[in-house]
Amino acid sequence: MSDTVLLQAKDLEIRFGGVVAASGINIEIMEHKNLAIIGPNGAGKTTFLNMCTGYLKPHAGNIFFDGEDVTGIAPRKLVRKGVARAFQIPQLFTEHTVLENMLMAGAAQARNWAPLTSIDRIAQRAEMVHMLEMIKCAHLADRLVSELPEGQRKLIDIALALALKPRLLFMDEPTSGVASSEKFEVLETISVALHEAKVTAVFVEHDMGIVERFADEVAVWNRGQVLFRGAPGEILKHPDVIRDVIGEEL
Ligand SMILES: Nc1ncnc2c1ncn2[C@@H]1O[C@H](COP(=O)(O)OP(=O)(O)OP(=O)(O)O)[C@@H](O)[C@H]1O
Repeated sequence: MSDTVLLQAKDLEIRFGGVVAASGINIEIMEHKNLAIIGPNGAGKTTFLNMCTGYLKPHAGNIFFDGEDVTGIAPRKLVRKGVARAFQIPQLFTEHTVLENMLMAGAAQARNWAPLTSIDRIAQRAEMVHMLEMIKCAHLADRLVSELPEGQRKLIDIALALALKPRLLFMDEPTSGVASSEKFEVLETISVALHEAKVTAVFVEHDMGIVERFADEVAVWNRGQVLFRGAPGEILKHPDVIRDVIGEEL
């Protein structure tokens, strides 16, 4: 485990009309410590992800990635710096095959849209197949995305993010839409792949069983603020968290 601060949010503020979605957000994300963000609906969790990944610009405050001020930088530029994002609904080209999706992500990362030489094409294909192997989906390479169930789409979305070679990956509800019987297996696969690729994860999650199993740390959001942060064993037993977020003891 390193003690490197990978991302630091400082005094973040954002409002939508009268709604305060971030009010004085201060948090540090440590490299190689997976952070779960929990909180009631409307607490501002997705808004925080949107600000950290360039989809929203805070009205005040700053975001530093690896010591550099990246506040308001466009998503595609942040990706090149090492910050990637997976969405609640996977952003895939459904009428293309899994491998075609991967090759497009690889080309975007390399910013190379020129026709590849056959040697480069073979090398790139091998690299993308390796990414698919990491999330146990190599056998799906030639399948159309539209044919795949939600759990497999989630995994492909993560492989796509890995193709961008991030250091930090934000995931918004990685198990939403996945059958409850498959949730743990999907997140176990994602977790092993991210560990192998040395990617730090920040994920928003409503399933406390998943949080307890996969997070190194938990941050609790409410009304646009970070209320608590700590180890899952401590945070998930906190009476205020049980009352306001979880609803009942695990
Ligand atoms: N683009 C927007 N325009 C107007 N209001 C918005 C916008 N985005 C978010 N909000 C509001 O900001 C508040 C925080 O929303 P956000 O989606 O960040 O919450 P959340 O914690 O992710 O909720 P959930 O768990 O339901 O996804 C909510 O009141 C929401 O309605």
